[in-house]
Amino acid sequence: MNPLLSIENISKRFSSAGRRVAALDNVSLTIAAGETLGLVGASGSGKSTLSRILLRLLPCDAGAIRFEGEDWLTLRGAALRRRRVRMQMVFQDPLAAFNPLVTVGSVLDDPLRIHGVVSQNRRAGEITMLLERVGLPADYARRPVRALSGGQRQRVAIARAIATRPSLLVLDEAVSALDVTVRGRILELLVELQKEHGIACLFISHDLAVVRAVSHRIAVMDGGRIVETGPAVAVVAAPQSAAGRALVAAVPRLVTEPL
Ligand SMILES: Nc1ncnc2c1ncn2[C@@H]1O[C@H](COP(=O)(O)OP(=O)(O)OP(=O)(O)O)[C@@H](O)[C@H]1O
Repeated sequence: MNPLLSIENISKRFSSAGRRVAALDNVSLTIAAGETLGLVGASGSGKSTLSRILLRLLPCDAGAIRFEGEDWLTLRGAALRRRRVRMQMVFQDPLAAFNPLVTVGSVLDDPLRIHGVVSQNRRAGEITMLLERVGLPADYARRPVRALSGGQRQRVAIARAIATRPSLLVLDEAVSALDVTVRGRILELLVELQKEHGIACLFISHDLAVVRAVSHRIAVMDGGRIVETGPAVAVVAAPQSAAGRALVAAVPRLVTEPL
């Protein structure tokens, strides 16, 4: 069976202060329908460049991407807008950029209306259902975004991302700004959504402990390359690359041996 997403030999260079930086060097990876792939790597390894290329926010120099059977990087205009709803993103605190007076209801209503997900008379009911799915009471629809905590804002961001019924969520440092307990609850929510709705995820983080909690497979990036890919358990238990070993060593031990 063809993968949902296949990234093939993507390369990207930047010129900065007279120097050429190879941000991505022949990066290839695949994600199956319903699978969570964790993409982990130190700062500057190229993770965000890859997610920006995938989301069509940045052009690449070479390579191809196939998504849901289509040549993703050649889609333009109306065809791209139509297909884009199937790949949604959640960044670190995306709602921080919204006007703080905007209500949760209107944040969720926008994608439903713009993409005609449900008919007008069913939109209020759909908003209630989206809130319920991310563990928020229906009356949150009337609250201004400003009145929410960081964790609640990220729940609304996830609800907004799943409103268009995507087959792939790209989460780039989506829980990095949250405190540990809230982060754990959001990770649980993502795993639940994934199990219930079969949404595939590309879960990007510099934190291997976070990636391990949600991923089926993990890909390790270093210096713009994928240096290791494997089942999450195997990569964490016995990393094969130097970058993988460094990331494992950086995870605080939960259980320490008594002296
Ligand atoms: N717009 C740009 N202009 C010049 N260089 C850039 C630009 N964007 C990224 N880079 C460089 O490309 C490399 C990869 O950066 P990228 O942001 O993709 O890494 P990252 O793994 O996401 O890091 P972080 O976790 O810190 O966000 C780095 O060397 C970075 O300095």
